Amino acid sequence: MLIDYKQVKIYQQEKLILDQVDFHVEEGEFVYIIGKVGSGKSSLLKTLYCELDIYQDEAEKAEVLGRSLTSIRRKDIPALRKEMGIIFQDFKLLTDRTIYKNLQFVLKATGWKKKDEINQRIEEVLTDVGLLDKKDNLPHELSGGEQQRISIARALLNHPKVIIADEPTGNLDPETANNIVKLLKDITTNGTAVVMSTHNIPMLDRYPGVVYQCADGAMRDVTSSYNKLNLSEEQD
Ligand SMILES: Nc1ncnc2c1ncn2[C@@H]1O[C@H](COP(=O)(O)OP(=O)(O)OP(=O)(O)O)[C@@H](O)[C@H]1O
Repeated sequence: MLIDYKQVKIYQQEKLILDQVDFHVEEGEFVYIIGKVGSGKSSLLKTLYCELDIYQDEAEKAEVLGRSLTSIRRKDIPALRKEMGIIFQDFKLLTDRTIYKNLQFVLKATGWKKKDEINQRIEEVLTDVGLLDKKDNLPHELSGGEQQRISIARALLNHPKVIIADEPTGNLDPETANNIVKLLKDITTNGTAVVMSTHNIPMLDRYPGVVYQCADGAMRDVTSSYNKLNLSEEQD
């Protein structure tokens, strides 16, 4: 199991945001986190990549990629993050350099040294997201949807076991959002899990997955309320 949360309490400052969180993600799963504004979706995602701590005695179990988040040491966090891809609503590309240099920056920062290997990996991920021809452009020369595809390419660089995406389609028009979710769903076919928060409910039927809902200070698996398309396809 890639993510294994059992009876976890998630706090922001002193305030309990989510109680008794049971959350499990297996290889290749496509997982949506839904819920109203302020219901705790981002807080949950932040705990996964250690931007928000889980206190020692506030979880029966909180493991990500085999590491316990209640006891992980600060110095071990970069290694954990290297095994994840993280995608944000506002892309977070470095605006002063080309797409190629954005990706090169991440590879160098994560220990890649050989120029030809760096070059090859950048070409692979840009091909995966269909934007190899944009490698010498600056981020502002790309559309919002293209910038989000680049941030997905960046997340793929180190062959992550899991991709965490916090409202990756929040700033995009419906058709572009659709293409981004399709791309993320396609990524799961090679075994990478994707966990994404979203307000885009129609997407849940179009690209079925596991669905967790944050509401009233708790998170529940509500998959059976969605995936209707999937079920009817199976019945045919
Ligand atoms: N840095 C912070 N310090 C204190 N409280 C915070 C902080 N960040 C978020 N909160 C509070 O935690 C609660 C959950 O916020 P969170 O951002 O996790 O919700 P969300 O479901 O992701 O919302 P949205 O849909 O707007 O992204 C909110 O009440 C929010 O005000």
